[in-house]
Amino acid sequence: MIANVIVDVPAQQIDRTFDYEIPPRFEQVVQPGVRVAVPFGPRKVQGFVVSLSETSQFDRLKPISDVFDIKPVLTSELLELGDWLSVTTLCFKVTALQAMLPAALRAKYEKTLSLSDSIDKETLSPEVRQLFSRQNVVRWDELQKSAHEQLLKDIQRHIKNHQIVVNEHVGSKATMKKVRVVEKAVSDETLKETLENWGNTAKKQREVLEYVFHYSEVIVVSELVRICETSSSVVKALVDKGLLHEKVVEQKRDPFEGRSFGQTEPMALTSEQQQVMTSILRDVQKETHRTFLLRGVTGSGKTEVYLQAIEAVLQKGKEAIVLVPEISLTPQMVTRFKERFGSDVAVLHSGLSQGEKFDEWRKIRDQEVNVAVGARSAIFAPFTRLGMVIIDEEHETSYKQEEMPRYHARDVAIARGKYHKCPVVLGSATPSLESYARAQKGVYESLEMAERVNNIAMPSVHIVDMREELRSGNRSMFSNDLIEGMKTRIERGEQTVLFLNRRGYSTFVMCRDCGHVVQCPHCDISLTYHRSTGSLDCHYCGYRERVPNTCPSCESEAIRFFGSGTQKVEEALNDVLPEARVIRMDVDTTKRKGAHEKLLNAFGRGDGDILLGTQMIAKGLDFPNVTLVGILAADTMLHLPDFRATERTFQLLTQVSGRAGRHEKEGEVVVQTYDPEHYSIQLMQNHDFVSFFQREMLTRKRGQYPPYMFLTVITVSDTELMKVAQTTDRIAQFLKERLQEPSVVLGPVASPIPRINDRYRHQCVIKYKHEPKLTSFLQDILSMYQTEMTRTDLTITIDQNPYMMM
Ligand SMILES: Nc1ncnc2c1ncn2[C@@H]1O[C@H](COP(=O)(O)OP(=O)(O)OP(=O)(O)O)[C@@H](O)[C@H]1O
Ligand SMILES: [Zn+2]
Ligand SMILES: [Zn+2]
Repeated sequence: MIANVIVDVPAQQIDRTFDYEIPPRFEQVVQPGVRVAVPFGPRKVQGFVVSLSETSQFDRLKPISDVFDIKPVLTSELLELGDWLSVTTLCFKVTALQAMLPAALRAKYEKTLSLSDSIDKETLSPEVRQLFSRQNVVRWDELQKSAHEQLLKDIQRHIKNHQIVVNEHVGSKATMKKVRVVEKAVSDETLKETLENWGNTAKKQREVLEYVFHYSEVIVVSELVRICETSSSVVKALVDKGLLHEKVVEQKRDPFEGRSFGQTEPMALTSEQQQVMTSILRDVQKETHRTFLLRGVTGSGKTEVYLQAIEAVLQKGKEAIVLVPEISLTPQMVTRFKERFGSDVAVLHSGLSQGEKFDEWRKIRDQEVNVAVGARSAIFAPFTRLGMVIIDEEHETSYKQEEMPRYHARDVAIARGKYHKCPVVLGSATPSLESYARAQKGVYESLEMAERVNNIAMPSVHIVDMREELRSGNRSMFSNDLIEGMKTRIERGEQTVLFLNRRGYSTFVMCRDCGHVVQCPHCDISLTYHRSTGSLDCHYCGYRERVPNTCPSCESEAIRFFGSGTQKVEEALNDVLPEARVIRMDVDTTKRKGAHEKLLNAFGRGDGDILLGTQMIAKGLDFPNVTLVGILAADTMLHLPDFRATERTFQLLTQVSGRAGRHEKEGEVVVQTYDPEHYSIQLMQNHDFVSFFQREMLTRKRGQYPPYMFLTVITVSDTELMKVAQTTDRIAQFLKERLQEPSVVLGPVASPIPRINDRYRHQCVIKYKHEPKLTSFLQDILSMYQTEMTRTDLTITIDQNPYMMM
């Protein structure tokens, strides 16, 4: 048999399978979906076996050098999906396959140096000789870190002269956690007898043995030591006596170890929930694929619908994937799933270590769980009997991956739903315009829940014009309404969520005399002020400098921080409401593992009056005692150079307001803005999604933006401005000659951020309705510049359906 392998060399000429011989010792294990090491040119690389064949058109095949997996890491469905991904997102096949795996399974390459066999050591430079006198094999990465230049030069010379050999290893980063356990080594009778005849010596040993005898079959040594308050030498003594048997077993890490989850029962559904459920379950029973768009106002009980729909899927012996945005993958959310499905759930999110993620992923692959809850990449969960995919907050832009492969999880979900003949449910209080338009056209099935559960009212929303506040003499960042509202809540023992919209509102440093804004010397973007480090940082390239005392341009001392961070808000709160207990949640306070959860738990217990935070607290939170939501700077996002800015503002404001008054107590929202007439703010006041949709669709039609037209952005970057301009020009020309009316090519122009990390950036934008050959034109462009891209600094990125217009 011959293995057809996709190798880990992302380059266009290599973007196909290569044939390898399967040596007899690997015949049993090599199958589609396993990772292997193969010789490729002078190197050894990792590869994926995608298929097997009887024959090859080439006759002298190299053999596979190593096999990393006993069980395949990719199912046949995922291998197929990889092909589809590479075509639809214009990425290399290997990039697509790798994107579906946990990071721990990506290849690890290692180089080592050793002396060649035939070498006369006297010919080596003294230092090199000394290096190899201590060890036979030297690791290249370590050497590079520690060795000085002359030594490195000497080594390179020896390599050239074949005196030192370079060995390349390829492996996998995956690490399984191993633990030592002990079990009884003799029969119960013998053990009983031994214990009865135990003299007065070695009392600790007796105690340990007794514990094992009475309570456990197999126990982790460290556990045993802890429980019996002893040391591992005592356990070892029992092993030496032949009473206990010790072995090492592999253990899957459990990120929720030591946490217990209660068990919740399905709730009696409201009639709206019931209707939605009936539609979805019909498809589950019939085993057909359709995509549902569930629009349910905040607090309408979408999550309960998800839970019960999954229950039905599990009863059919099938599996379910639930995607939630990374940011709302809060402990509260996870708990709701854990409480319903217990250990049948794997959770995949960025808060886990690489090893933990790997183990959660293996629970899915090894069919130990039937439900996967996770952020974007959980859409690739290697289930084989998939019965449903749910995407919560489907409008969230984080479902689009902003690096290769540039896929949207929604598209992948639908592709998998078709393959498995199962429903895909997209849920949101504020669906994306794209999805809602599709539902209107009947491409998706519309489902609706217009009421909150238990007849709870939607919160009342007050809009405060901050310009008026200023005119009436209030210079603080809180309006009088908001301060009064917070005071009342504290008196009544209720809670407030205070949301600071940070997007488009970063803290920058500006000179009040000359207006100079401190910018990154490598990127055309202003630096962000960080109080904790007292520095100015570039968010694109990592450049950092100290905050200047005087203006670098006019030397004035009137240099000030603009914008407002959560810390500043906290200080201001302390001034106006010194009695308030504030819990601040932002990147600084949630850096440590588990901090996020601790803060939320504290707030849930009532240890804080005000929860202050950014995007992090916008979603998914369900606290009964929150009756006021304050939104600071509601409109900052409206002015971003992005055609979705208005849509995002509406979505975010609706989400945040939805945190108020979700249970018995009535909710109120105060929205502070400098742009109170804007329709996104006016319409969110009445919770009027449909009017917003109609209004925004007009804007999109006028500008010929999605969902009326599709967009593709091509970005060219290089260190040489001339080359960037010329290349973008040629690409635009190439496309203009080939595309048909009514497609248009806009540009070339400089990108909204014209320079990042000393690389200039130009772009052109294609707007089209129907352009069946576009993908092949784009592939042509990549081929034309292939050589130049490998040899020089030039990069061309193509983003189909972009979400970041930067
Ligand atoms: N059928 C029901 N009977 C009683 N309570 C319910 C029912 N369904 C949901 N709830 C409760 O109502 C509250 C809101 O429900 P849930 O969080 O599921 O809404 P949601 O639509 O997902 O909210 P959001 O989109 O705002 O996060 C929760 O506390 C939930 O436990
Ligand atoms: Zn100045
Ligand atoms: Zn920079």
